[in-house]
Amino acid sequence: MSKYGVMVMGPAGVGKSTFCASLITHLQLNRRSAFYVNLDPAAEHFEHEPDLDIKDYIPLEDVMDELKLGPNGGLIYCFEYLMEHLDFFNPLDSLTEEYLIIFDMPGQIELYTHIPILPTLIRFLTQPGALDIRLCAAYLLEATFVVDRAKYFAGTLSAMSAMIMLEVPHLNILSKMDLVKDQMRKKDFKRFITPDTTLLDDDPADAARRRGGVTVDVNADPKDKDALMSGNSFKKLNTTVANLIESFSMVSYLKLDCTDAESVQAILSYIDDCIQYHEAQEPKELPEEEYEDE
Ligand SMILES: Nc1nc2c(ncn2[C@@H]2O[C@H](COP(=O)(O)OP(=O)(O)OP(=O)(O)O)[C@@H](O)[C@H]2O)c(=O)[nH]1
Ligand SMILES: [Mg+2]
Repeated sequence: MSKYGVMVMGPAGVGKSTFCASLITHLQLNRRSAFYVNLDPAAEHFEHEPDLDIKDYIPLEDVMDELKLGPNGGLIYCFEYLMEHLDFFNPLDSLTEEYLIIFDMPGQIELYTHIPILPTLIRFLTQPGALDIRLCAAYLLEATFVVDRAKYFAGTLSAMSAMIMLEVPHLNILSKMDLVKDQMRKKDFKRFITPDTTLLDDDPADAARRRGGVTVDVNADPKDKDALMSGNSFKKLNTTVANLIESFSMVSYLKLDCTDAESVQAILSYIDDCIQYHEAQEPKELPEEEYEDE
């Protein structure tokens, strides 16, 4: 029996856990079953209690205390430990195809870029004959990044890197759209849905840095961030990154505003399509009183 799931990923603070919570609320309102797996050993507050929690298995604080590791080293240790104790995922075994399994990931960027733990975990979760989860990745990036093109392209590069590394159906999502809605017209925002190099031509953050009066970076003090980030080398770097992203032509974004139920529903529809959730569902009978209502 197939299972269905979404892995919510992205850099720190982009709204992953908030999106998971909105998704669960939305599923519950629509009488769908969700199974919430927290894989962030540093997470503290939850709107919905996780059904399965890495913190109950290996608390980050204990790892940091006992092994004298910092938060990032501790997190990597927790994941390495998890990979050696995959029985943690046993409770997923009994889930039926009705459930949407939601994995809430930590925000440490190294997990998505160069450490091979996630590809191994995903192979385990999706392996036919074992858990066999039809999984898609939802990679979040904050919509406010578009104001600074360097941030926007760096974020897009991390999304692309995750896409290439994980090899599962992948949705890229600009989160916190409510924060840019008032500052940017819909028409202007359209340009950011598919990244291309022309976006570098009118970077307001670059203009602001230039207004600060620093334009040459050749002898810039490495500690002077403004000088480094307004110089020609920085421009060249951004142009190269933008060209690389454009040449791969893999990334385009969906928009998410967690404060708007329609927006959450739209993203859920994309997730359902990606994993072909509806194709496996048995038609459900409505309770009698609902027939009468209808
Ligand atoms: N305005 C706005 N704020 C949001 C939205 N989603 C999340 N936030 C806020 O962004 C902050 C971080 O949200 P989280 O959901 O904890 O982000 P996260 O990606 O899970 O963070 P880490 O797990 O620490 O990487 C919180 O203060 C949220 O209230 C959104 O759609 N709109
Ligand atoms: Mg979180």
